[in-house]
Amino acid sequence: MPAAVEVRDLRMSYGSKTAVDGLSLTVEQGTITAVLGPNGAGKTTTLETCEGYRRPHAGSVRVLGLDPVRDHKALMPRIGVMLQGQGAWSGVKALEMLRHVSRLHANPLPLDYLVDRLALEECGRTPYRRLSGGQQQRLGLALALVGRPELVFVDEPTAGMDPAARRTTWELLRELRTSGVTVVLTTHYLEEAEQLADQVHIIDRGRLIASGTPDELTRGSSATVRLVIDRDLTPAQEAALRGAVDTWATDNGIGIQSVTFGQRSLEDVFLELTGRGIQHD
Ligand SMILES: Nc1ncnc2c1ncn2[C@@H]1O[C@H](COP(=O)(O)OP(=O)(O)OP(=O)(O)O)[C@@H](O)[C@H]1O
Repeated sequence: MPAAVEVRDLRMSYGSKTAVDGLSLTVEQGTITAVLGPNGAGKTTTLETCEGYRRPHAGSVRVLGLDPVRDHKALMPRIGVMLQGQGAWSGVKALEMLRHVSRLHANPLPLDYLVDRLALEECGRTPYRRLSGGQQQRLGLALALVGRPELVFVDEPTAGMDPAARRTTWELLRELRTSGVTVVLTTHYLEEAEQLADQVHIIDRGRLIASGTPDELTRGSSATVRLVIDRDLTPAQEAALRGAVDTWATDNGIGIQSVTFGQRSLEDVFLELTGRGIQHD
């Protein structure tokens, strides 16, 4: 079984600005893979190259074993794409748009199913430009899924969604994985990656700086007590550390409000690797 996506030494630039700088990554079929990175890291450029909208300046991209530019016609019916800031004709009504796109596919999903799952009934007769950001996102996801793709690229799928819509979207993406669909998503919500992704690729300045499962990335040899130490503690060591901290605090007249022992979060790893926070919308 070929990888769903195989990016090798990809280089992309806009004039003199290098956006992707020798990036290599693999997405296995049937997984949810999250591509994380700060603003301007090159995520969208990479996705757009995988979708065949941009030709690699150097290196190669294979999607479902095909060349996204040369084999565009063969590939497009097999993939679903949810672009950032999707875009639709501003006067078109949500359901008209969905109906129109579904007619372009040989074997579309039943519209009732998508309308129901993504709560699109409420925006059915509203012109696209008047939909809220979250509603536009939900419509964008429906448009990406209506053709029963084998692989979907979703660029910041839940940006602007309220928490309920975000949960529904997560459920839907998990159901897709269960039915064998590969999902590649970018997100600025690290919790989203932690909740959903089988595999995470962190990119920065157009380069891959870490890959692994959320667990692999957050595990490691350190535990956090507001100070990071170089090994896991046994219960006895933990108790001894608590005791030592208590004694030190008492001796110095300092009250401790809480002490936390635990794993690093994906956010900790991200900050450590990139040196900066992810920007929330
Ligand atoms: N059309 C363009 N013309 C010129 N520069 C561009 C263009 N598109 C992107 N860039 C630049 O390329 C770099 C990578 O942009 P890209 O949109 O791929 O990053 P990103 O990781 O998706 O960012 P974000 O998280 O903000 O969406 C950035 O420095 C950006 O300013």
